[in-house]
Amino acid sequence: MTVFPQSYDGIALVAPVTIGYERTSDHGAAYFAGRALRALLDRTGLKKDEIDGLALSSFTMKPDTAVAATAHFGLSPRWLEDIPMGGASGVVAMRRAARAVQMGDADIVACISADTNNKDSFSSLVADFSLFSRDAVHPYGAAGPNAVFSMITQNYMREFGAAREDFGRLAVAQRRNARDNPHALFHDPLTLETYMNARPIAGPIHLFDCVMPCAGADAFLVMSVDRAKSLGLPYVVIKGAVERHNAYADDPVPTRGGWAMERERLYGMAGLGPKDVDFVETYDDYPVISFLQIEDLGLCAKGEAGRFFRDTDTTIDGQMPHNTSGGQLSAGQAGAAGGYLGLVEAIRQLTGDKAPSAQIAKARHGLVSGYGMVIYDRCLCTAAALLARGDA
Ligand SMILES: CC(=O)CC(=O)SCCNC(=O)CCNC(=O)[C@H](O)C(C)(C)COP(=O)(O)OP(=O)(O)OC[C@H]1O[C@@H](n2cnc3c(N)ncnc32)[C@H](O)[C@@H]1OP(=O)(O)O
Repeated sequence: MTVFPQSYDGIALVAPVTIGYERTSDHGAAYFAGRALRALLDRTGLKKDEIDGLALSSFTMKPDTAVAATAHFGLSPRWLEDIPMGGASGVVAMRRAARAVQMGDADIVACISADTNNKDSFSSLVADFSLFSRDAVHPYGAAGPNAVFSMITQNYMREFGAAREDFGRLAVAQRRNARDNPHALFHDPLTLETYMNARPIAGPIHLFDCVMPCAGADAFLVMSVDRAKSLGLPYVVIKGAVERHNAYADDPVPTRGGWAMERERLYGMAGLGPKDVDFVETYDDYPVISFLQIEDLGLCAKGEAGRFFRDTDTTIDGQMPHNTSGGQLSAGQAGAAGGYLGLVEAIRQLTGDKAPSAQIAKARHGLVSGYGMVIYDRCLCTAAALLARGDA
């Protein structure tokens, strides 16, 4: 049997922060990132010069990166990362920040994701996802994620016999979860009938299969467990965390991602299995990608996610709560912050931080996964983490 070292001992995640999502904003991304930093300081009582590490993810702060953010915010970090990985950004930032703290490269790392959304930002974001897509794919009309995910969804339905209703059950359950999240942009209940009758967007994808771009920020801090205790902060520990990029590059259309490649390492590192997971937060820009994560991370067999959502109550009070904030499909997609939503929500659930979402009764272990960047038909960045309550 392969033995994986327990790699993230002594590391704490604290202070989950969300800067309320807005459909559109005239403010730039730096405004949202700055508010997130301020909220981290206010929550913890830390001073700005105690933050000596920064990981930043933003699509819409460009041409500025994390480097410029240090000047905007008057930070002078010893450790700095710009993580341009969309939906994988949260777990990747957490993983790398944890390593930096373990190695003594930083004591306290602020992990921040922020984006704005105005009339130009989303179209320029899609145009700039990759030069390859812009030059070789967009001229043929398959421009942007809606077209890419139409193909992935269609292929999944053909391969595994899934129906639109299967995806609908995920969207309906998540909307129920959004009810108690004041930051969510959609609160009205969604019925399967409304889901099925929504306007078509691309192929099998209809309106409620798509995220809605918005502005906002999410953030958290990484520090040592000792420091979290001395500050009196409730914290979460990392039992395992993995990332994998450009996995299964020879698959003609993805039906699996890097989670499948890294699953054994993730659970082996944690000394836990899928049965130990109390709730799961997947990256849900479209339901099909959550299906892949649920399968690849071992919560059900390949091709069985439709049945999983049929047979399992995934609402916050159910057997396996999934995307307990409503996920991006109901909360909104704050650009790169969409890649932090599930992670920040998991920290909230495991620290017993009741605001803003409802609380899962007695959650000890949470599984969080991320996926980011659509280039042609490829899910390029994948990541996952197993987290536990500080006292679990
Ligand atoms: C980043 C990574 O790493 C990987 C990824 O996540 S890739 C995904 C990146 N994100 C996307 O591609 C965004 C996908 N979404 C879209 O393209 C658009 O939301 C859409 C095409 C589905 C709809 O856009 P649109 O037709 O221009 O709608 P719009 O004019 O904005 O709004 C009209 C109505 O539809 C609603 N609406 C818009 N998008 C919606 C959505 N996704 N879900 C539900 N309702 C939506 C609006 O609230 C509005 O309702 P009201 O009239 O009641 O106010």
